[in-house]
Amino acid sequence: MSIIATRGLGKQFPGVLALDELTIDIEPGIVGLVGANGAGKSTLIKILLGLIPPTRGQASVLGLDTARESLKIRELVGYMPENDCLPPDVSATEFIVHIARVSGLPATAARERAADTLRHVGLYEERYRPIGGYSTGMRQRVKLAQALVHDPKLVFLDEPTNGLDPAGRDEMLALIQRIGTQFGISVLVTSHLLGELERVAQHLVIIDGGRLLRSQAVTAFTQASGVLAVEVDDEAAGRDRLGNRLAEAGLRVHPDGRGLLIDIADETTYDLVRDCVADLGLALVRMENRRHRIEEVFSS
Ligand SMILES: Nc1ncnc2c1ncn2[C@@H]1O[C@H](COP(=O)(O)OP(=O)(O)OP(=O)(O)O)[C@@H](O)[C@H]1O
Repeated sequence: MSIIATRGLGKQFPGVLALDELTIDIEPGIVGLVGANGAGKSTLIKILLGLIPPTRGQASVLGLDTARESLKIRELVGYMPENDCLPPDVSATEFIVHIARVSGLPATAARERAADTLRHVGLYEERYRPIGGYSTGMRQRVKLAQALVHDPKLVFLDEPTNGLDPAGRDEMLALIQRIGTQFGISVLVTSHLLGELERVAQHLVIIDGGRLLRSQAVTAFTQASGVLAVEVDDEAAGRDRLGNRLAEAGLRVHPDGRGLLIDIADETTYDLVRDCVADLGLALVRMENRRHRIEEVFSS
């Protein structure tokens, strides 16, 4: 069953068409929603939560219609908004317990659940200090915890890596992966960086100017671009001799650092490389299928 389905979804703000004829079907798992700033990602999430109505079309989340069943959707879905929306004067524990209570948990269960959730997102002793003194990374974790505390089936994470340094980004991406795999919660996560979600998402939806550019499995983005990375000993001289020989044999070859990148024409490419290496008396150091990064697929 699709966890998210939209049909001809459109959203017109005064002077801006934020979403245009968007039709997507998304299966359970970790899904990346990618688009430049202003592409319409937050608008889509707000429509899916029933926070704003679409101008055209329909949408459903977990089989529930966003126009008629938005309260039920919000019971089952967690939402980490893009903007900073945390109260500075209370501690993370107080805030998350409050959110758990608002979600309907009794006092004791809310306290236990809040402690567990804060531990899962990596907040420990600091959870007793007021949020106002937190770093950006800690604030993002509190926002994530409030999205998870009511044990949702699905979470919408809007730009969770925004403002984080490279190490913070990696930690947040690892956390998202754990939510999807270990906790079995489906995730829709947005980013304006095409390459960022490649590692954690199983499926990517790419939108541009409110329109759908692509919606497909991450593996499908790179499948058709088979490239063989080959390295032989004898450094540049060996590389160039092999490159020339393979080019004469009709393969497309590009030097790449100490090795070569060879476009895989068909199954015979592997044998041809092996035979040429042997004929030239070179030793093979590395031969592996290299998948193009998604950014490369798009730039080409
Ligand atoms: N309430 C609103 N009123 C008018 N225009 C809006 C409103 N909300 C969003 N927009 C416009 O709709 C377009 C899509 O905005 P949206 O916030 O969905 O983009 P986004 O992909 O989430 O980008 P960002 O990450 O920068 O928020 C933008 O041009 C934005 O200025």
